[in-house]
Amino acid sequence: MKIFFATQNTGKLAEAREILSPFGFEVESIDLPLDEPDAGTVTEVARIKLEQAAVSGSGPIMVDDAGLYLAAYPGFPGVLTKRVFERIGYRGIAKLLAGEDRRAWFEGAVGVSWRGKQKVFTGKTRGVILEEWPERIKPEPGFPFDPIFLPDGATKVLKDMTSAERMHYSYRRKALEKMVNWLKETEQVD
Ligand SMILES: O=c1[nH]c(=O)c2ncn([C@@H]3O[C@H](COP(=O)(O)OP(=O)(O)OP(=O)(O)O)[C@@H](O)[C@H]3O)c2[nH]1
Repeated sequence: MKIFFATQNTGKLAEAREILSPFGFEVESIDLPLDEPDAGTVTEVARIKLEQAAVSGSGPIMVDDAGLYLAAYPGFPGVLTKRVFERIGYRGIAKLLAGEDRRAWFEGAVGVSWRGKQKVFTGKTRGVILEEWPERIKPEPGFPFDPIFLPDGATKVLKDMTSAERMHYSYRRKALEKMVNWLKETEQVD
């Protein structure tokens, strides 16, 4: 079964494909210009993206909004994660966290519109930002924090995990599995 995913983030797309293909979904990327507010929660932002995507008439469609939250700075960067990282980079993150609480978590919200119904599912993964990291790190596109984020209970950062290990800690997996269950419960898929 084909489901469109309105995202520009190739990391999100690859991860959604990996999670959803065992459930029989073929995830296809669709390029839609979606406005996102720069405030609120990832759930609210996902809802706003979903309203815009749902009217595209492209059939079953998903959106995703995600962010990193730093315990030292309540609510930040949250929905601004992408823009903040683009401006301050690893150097800025290191400065922000010098001498501060290094706990952090990812929050993600996946919205789906299918046969006239819309719903948003969330997932969260807690961990810490490393004390230090190599000067030159090469993250996967779209996932700049994977090399510096150590999930609680893990012995290595997300970037160094096999894809099966990464899946165990993936907040996107948690949200997408809830989505699959909802689609099954509401008998929207076989
Ligand atoms: O290292 C990471 N591992 C992850 O697992 C992860 N998940 C989210 N993020 C960061 O949070 C922003 C979301 O921003 P975002 O939801 O506005 O999405 P986006 O603009 O990248 O794509 P989209 O809006 O087209 O879907 C992304 O850009 C990344 O910086 C991650 N970083």
